Amino acid sequence: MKIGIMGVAGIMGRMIAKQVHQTANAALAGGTVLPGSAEEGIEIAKLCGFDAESPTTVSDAATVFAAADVVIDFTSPAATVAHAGLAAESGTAFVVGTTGLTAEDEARLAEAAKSIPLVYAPNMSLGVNLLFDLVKKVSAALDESFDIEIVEMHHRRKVDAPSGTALGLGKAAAEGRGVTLEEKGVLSREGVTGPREDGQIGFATLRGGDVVGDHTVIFAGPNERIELTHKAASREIFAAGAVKASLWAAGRKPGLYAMPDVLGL
Ligand SMILES: NC(=O)C1=CN([C@@H]2O[C@H](COP(=O)(O)OP(=O)(O)OC[C@H]3O[C@@H](n4cnc5c(N)ncnc54)[C@H](OP(=O)(O)O)[C@@H]3O)[C@@H](O)[C@H]2O)C=CC1
Ligand SMILES: O=C(O)C1=N[C@H](C(=O)O)C[C@H](O)C1
Repeated sequence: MKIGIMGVAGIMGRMIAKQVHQTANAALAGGTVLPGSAEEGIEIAKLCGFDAESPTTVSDAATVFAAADVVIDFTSPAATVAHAGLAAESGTAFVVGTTGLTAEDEARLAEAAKSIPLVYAPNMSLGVNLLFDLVKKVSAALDESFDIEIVEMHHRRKVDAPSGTALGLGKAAAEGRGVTLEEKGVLSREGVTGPREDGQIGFATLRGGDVVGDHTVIFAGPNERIELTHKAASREIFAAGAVKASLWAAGRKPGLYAMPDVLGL
């Protein structure tokens, strides 16, 4: 399986390239960096710190799509949307881990997924995908006397908030209650907010240091509290999930898929 990587010089891009190298039946088809980047024209193995023959990085994404059976993208929302168009044009399976996409961006992915298999997941780890299901179940079992709050912490470089995973947990909690996050979500609070309204799903975002990714969903009720937590200890869980998703997606019929499809959850 020939796998291309958009944004191969990024933190996740490098880990994914290493993971592809370590995966049986997978080979690197190519990897992109931004035009004019200092990392352009460098051998991917050298860039990512492993020893193997590998293609050099390019800034022309179309050449990577042409060479790949499947392309993985952990870049930025604008780049991911543009790459989804290239994936559809070239008929290449596409795996998206980028977070911070707007509803309009997501509609563009759904459009591309009419002609290609496209896996879109804010978190590629097994643990978080199990957590989505647990949160939905707990939320369905409890009534509005339990206030739902979602707390996440990430490294100081992270550019979007709340995290894609936190928003996914919020959606799961809302689904469990038969409401939508658009109706009930409170993404941040400051000032004189007044008392908490029944049924809200609140979020709190922490940023600092090198935290890989911590998420807790709190169900705070009268005289008791349930807290469901996932802590990522290494980005390897995301890279492994992304490669698993790409092997699963290549050759599949067109459609918009999520990690539970890949993991059979
Ligand atoms: N779904 C999941 O499981 C996970 C998702 N993520 C998400 O993945 C994304 C990336 O995270 P991370 O690796 O930490 O961030 P980085 O900033 O380290 O990596 C992003 C890379 O993409 C590059 N890039 C941006 N636009 C383009 C483009 N058009 N062509 C080629 N390269 C491009 C950036 O280049 P430059 O630096 O030059 O701008 C950078 O090297 C984020 O949205 C993050 O939230 C992260 C971990 C897990
Ligand atoms: O930017 C990150 O690092 C991460 N982003 C994802 C998100 O926004 O949920 C997943 C993971 O928590 C790491």
